[in-house]
Amino acid sequence: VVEEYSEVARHYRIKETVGSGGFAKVKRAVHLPTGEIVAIKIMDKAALGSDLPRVKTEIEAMKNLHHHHICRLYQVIETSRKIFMILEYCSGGELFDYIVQRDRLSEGESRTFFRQIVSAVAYMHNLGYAHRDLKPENLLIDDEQNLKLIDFGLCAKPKGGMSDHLYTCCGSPAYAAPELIAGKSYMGSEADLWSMGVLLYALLNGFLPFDDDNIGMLYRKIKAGKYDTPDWLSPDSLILLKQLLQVDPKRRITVDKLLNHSWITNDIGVPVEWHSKHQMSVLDEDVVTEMSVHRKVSRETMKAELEKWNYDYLTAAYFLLLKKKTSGRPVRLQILYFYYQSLYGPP
Ligand SMILES: Cn1cc(Br)cc1C(=O)Nc1[nH]nc2c1CN(C(=O)N[C@H](CN1CCCC1)c1ccccc1)C21CC1
Repeated sequence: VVEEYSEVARHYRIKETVGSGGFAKVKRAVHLPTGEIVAIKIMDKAALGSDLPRVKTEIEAMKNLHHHHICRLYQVIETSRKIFMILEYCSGGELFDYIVQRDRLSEGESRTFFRQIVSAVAYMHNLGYAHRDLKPENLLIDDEQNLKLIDFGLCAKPKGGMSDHLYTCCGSPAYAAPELIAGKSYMGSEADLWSMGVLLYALLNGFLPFDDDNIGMLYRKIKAGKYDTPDWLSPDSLILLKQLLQVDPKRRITVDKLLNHSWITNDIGVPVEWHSKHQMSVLDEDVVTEMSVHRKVSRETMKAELEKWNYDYLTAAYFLLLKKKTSGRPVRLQILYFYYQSLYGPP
């Protein structure tokens, strides 16, 4: 087992499990060179079986998605038997649990969260990606109450761009669009907007618009597109829900129309900003300095190495040092002594 974890153990101190799903589990860990907390998604290749392509899909998508409301991928380690994805850690857990604990959210809090979801989805759609599994379980809360979108195993980047139709039926039934469960060809972006309608309904009400223990009944309810409208919903909320939960995908609102929708800008006044705050093309000078000094190579050599974006320990160190800098912590790599101390405990 040590062999399996050797590459990971060299740079990370693995802590407790924070989540376990079908073919994977997620553990909290410390990135030893920076001291930053990360999440490590561990998958057993044999157990993955036919699901292995989903993991490759997720990894390739996350390598291209750099956004403050999308969970960041730092490093990928593949051994003979396992795949380790080193990801951003969110200490607030899933939005799903947050809603359940509060019964339902106020319109103001729903708006704050929904704007962040719109920002992430607008960014994805403008890059040509559809998520296809939007639900509160796939939205994590970080230590600054920001939402981070996760689980890109089902996302699609149609070859012919966002106008291309998709066929594979996927995602969670309660959040699936009518055209998707009807088995017709559908547009990933349009299906995402439906799921966002179900998500907004769940935020505002604390329960789902379409629900039934019998899958056949559930599908009938989704295709009918009829849902309860509790009296705490404001007229503006009802208008937006109606525009999102449109059974006809061609009449459904698009994410670009959402950016400055009156419900979205209400009380806030400004449209949703979807562009990424992270500039990948320009390397941060302070981080390059710290890393080139620490590894005793020239800045040019370090820059050339970093610009390969191998998602190896250099990529992880770069992103985590940058995260330290943006969080106002010192841009320092642990010097070897402290490094081994954190590795083997105090002398
Ligand atoms: C639940 N929780 C409580 C605290 Br405190 C922190 C967390 C927590 O999960 N934090 C966290 N930070 N970063 C991550 C996580 C969880 N996490 C996840 O990727 N979590 C997903 C959750 N999916 C939602 C529907 C099915 C599974 C997961 C995927 C496969 C196996 C287990 C979990 C990442 C790695 C991106």
